[in-house]
Amino acid sequence: MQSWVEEIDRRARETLGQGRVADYIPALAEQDANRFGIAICTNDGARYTAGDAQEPFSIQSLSKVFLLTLALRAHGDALWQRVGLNPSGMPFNSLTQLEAERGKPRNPFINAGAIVVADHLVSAFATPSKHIQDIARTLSGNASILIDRHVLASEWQHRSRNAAMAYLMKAFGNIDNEVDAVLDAYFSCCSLRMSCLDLAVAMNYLAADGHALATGKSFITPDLARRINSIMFTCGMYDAAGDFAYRVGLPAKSGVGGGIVAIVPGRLSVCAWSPALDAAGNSVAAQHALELLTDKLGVRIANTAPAGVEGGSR
Ligand SMILES: NC(=O)CC[C@H](N)C(=O)O
Repeated sequence: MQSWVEEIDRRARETLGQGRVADYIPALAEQDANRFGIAICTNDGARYTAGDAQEPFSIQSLSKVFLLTLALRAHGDALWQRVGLNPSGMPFNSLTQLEAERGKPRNPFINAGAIVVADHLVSAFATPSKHIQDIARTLSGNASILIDRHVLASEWQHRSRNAAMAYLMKAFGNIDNEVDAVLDAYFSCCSLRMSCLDLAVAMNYLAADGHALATGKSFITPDLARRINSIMFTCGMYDAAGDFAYRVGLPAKSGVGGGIVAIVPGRLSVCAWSPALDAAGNSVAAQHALELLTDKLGVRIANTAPAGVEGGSR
């Protein structure tokens, strides 16, 4: 596996130069487009890294996985009265469906959906952003994970579109708390800085039936892990979820910081990162790396091997 990640690192770097670093949040435009890292964490705790795998980056929408996990853990299926479960077919920050659909976002992995989830957490926790930071630290086993105040300030300053969504949803009665408090929680989560290795370890619970590697305890039920993987599969890559399912075929979530986390249920979690994005907002090199990885592993979600079986059946 270590030689695989090193080869993937080499081959994924051949795509550097394609795509563009996100600049609609100015602090993200400062990222170096030539970075690439990959980290794999298997369910038995083995870790394999290559390239800039230990370099913290802005997790952005990858935080939507933590947000959703916490909200479902706290409130269960009641969440689905306020957020849908289907792909939007629209860019992650689109407003067009929200008015027609009376303030109910299509799914929890587009911005509007994650803002509703953040509203749940503002109701549930006195300091929601600290809570998410603590969860990220606990699940990754890295106590030095921080919210990047520079990125947070930049997101806040350029919040018009997210604020418009939040106010529209509030007008429809789908946001309970003050919009500013909800946006602060949402942006704080997006502004967490974590490395590929942190993320692969932290999200391994989705590969391991809800069992958290770093704590040795169950974090969520196997059933909930399965459901979150399903939502990642259909909605995790924004309006390019179908393209990604075709190319890679794994549950995954991407962020505009250039990170993508993917899950091989029963087997491993992986995070690849490179800041330059394609038109849908997904990292070019990270997608390529995951495509190379599933080719190597011989798994697509449709034929995932049982845990412990190398290779899988083709
Ligand atoms: N897709 C993303 O990663 C978007 C997150 C970003 N913080 C935003 O609100 O637009």
